[in-house]
Amino acid sequence: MQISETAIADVKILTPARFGDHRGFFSESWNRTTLADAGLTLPDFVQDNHSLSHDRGTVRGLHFQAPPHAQGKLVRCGRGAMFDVAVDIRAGSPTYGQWVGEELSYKNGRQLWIPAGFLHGFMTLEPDTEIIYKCTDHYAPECDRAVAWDSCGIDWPLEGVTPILSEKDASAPALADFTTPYQ
Ligand SMILES: Cc1cn([C@H]2C[C@H](O)[C@@H](COP(=O)(O)OP(=O)(O)O[C@H]3O[C@H](C)C(=O)[C@H](O)[C@H]3O)O2)c(=O)[nH]c1=O
Repeated sequence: MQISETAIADVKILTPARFGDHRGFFSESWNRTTLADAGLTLPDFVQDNHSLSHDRGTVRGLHFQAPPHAQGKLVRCGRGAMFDVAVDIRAGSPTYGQWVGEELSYKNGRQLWIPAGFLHGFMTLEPDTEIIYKCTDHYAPECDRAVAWDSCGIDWPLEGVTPILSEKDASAPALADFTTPYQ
């Protein structure tokens, strides 16, 4: 298990080992003890999510759950490739409003650990991209929130792509018009 830093101290890149042979590969995509031995102890996970996005340029986000159901997320890509983004919205954080983005793909096997207190979103880089992620709290619709994907200065890899958004995401408020619930 390789753990790498990002520009935001609490957001980490995790790359589990892959054991390849003539059939393909095997990898332990999540092992609490391996991670702790590598120096990173995460909260307990209570829910796994999995979504498929058909088209390249699909943007899901930027989302978070407000307290008391804030979610930390451990994100990976099961098929295809995506540009995964976290934005710090923790009140008083020295990196408030800053973002980090990483390419997560089936090929690179990378995962992104995003603690509670961050916006999360991604843009798909290939058709039929599947995201799989572990959450530290259950889905709570009453706490589900969205911030406009293009309001945080994120350098999305658009390359001539018109983003595909849900209605919720297309009408989300800008970060500048938003008061963080993470006090
Ligand atoms: C998040 C969630 C959704 N749902 C239901 C609610 C809707 O009927 C349907 C689609 O939900 P939504 O449009 O919010 O799905 P995404 O746009 O992929 O939202 C997710 O996208 C970003 C990237 C995230 O990090 C969040 O986990 C989540 O907000 O699934 C559930 O039943 N359970 C859940 O945990």
